[in-house]
Amino acid sequence: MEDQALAAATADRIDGKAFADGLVARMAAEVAQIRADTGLLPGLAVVLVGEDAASAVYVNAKHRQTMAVGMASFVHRLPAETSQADLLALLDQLNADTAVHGILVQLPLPAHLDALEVIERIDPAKDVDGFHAVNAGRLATGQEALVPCTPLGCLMMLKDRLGDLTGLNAVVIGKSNIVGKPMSQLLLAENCTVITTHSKTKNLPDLCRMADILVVAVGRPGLVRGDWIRPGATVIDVGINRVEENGKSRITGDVAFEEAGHAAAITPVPGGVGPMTIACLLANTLTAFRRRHSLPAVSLAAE
Ligand SMILES: Nc1nc(=O)c2c([nH]1)NC[C@@H]1CN(c3ccc(C(=O)N[C@@H](CCC(=O)O)C(=O)O)cc3)C=[N+]21
Repeated sequence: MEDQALAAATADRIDGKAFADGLVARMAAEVAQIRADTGLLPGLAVVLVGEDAASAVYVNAKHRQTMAVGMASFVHRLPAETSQADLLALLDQLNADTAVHGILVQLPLPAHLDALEVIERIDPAKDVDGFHAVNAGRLATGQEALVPCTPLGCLMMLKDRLGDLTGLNAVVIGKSNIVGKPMSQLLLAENCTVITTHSKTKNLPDLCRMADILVVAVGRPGLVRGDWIRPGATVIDVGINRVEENGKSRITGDVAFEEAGHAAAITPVPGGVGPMTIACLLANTLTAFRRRHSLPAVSLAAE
């Protein structure tokens, strides 16, 4: 009986695509205003090493959207056999380039390259991925930072949906430097009670059932089942998994979406977190630009 009641319920769908489109429109207006007022142009440099097909698609999407908001886009495509020294030299050049306000090195890098050393070479003020240890440390200590794009987008959707997050129980599945750890830091800064979980966590379903906010960033299709989700919870699915079904390829998240009807709201995949990630990359580039030119901060929250 209870199962049937749960199955009959439907969760609100958090439309990340529409949210991202709104953000992009507000940023385009701000960029136009900046150009009119100062003659300056925020610029984003994206570095892609090698021929990975998925990475090429993402980099093209970033380039297109950067242009669409009226910012300058500098894409550097380097051969797979690029040396560490050559990549670091390019970063030094971009760090020094006053037309470049944001730098992103597309990950993963080819195996012969040292990604950590590469990330640490980026000027923290231009580190629009927020991966540099200086930005991670600033986030963790409550200082002005550049915040990783995916968790930033997740937080925007959560605050838009829930308002003040104070006192809510948040469970994050995943402890990567890119999503899980910064997500937990952001939720802690919003006064959530945060449980950060991972592949070695005991009783994961029980912990998830405590969550008012459940953020899933693992990369395993359908990992989170319906009975892991507390009725009324808000679920953010960060997973982007390509699965083959009946000879066709499709993208699916880490949450068994069709079992989550009793959640209050859930982000779909595709159309949830992914589009917000790219919008936040542009938002971080604008933030880096404003800080560089001592312009006041602008809230990007929807009106
Ligand atoms: N230095 C670095 N920074 C990144 O931010 C970064 C990276 N490396 N490497 C790869 C991942 C992946 N990533 C995505 C961005 C947008 C979508 C996105 O917009 N997805 C859409 C469409 C999905 C599709 O159809 O392919 C959606 O979820 O609706 C997905 C994935 C950024 N990444």
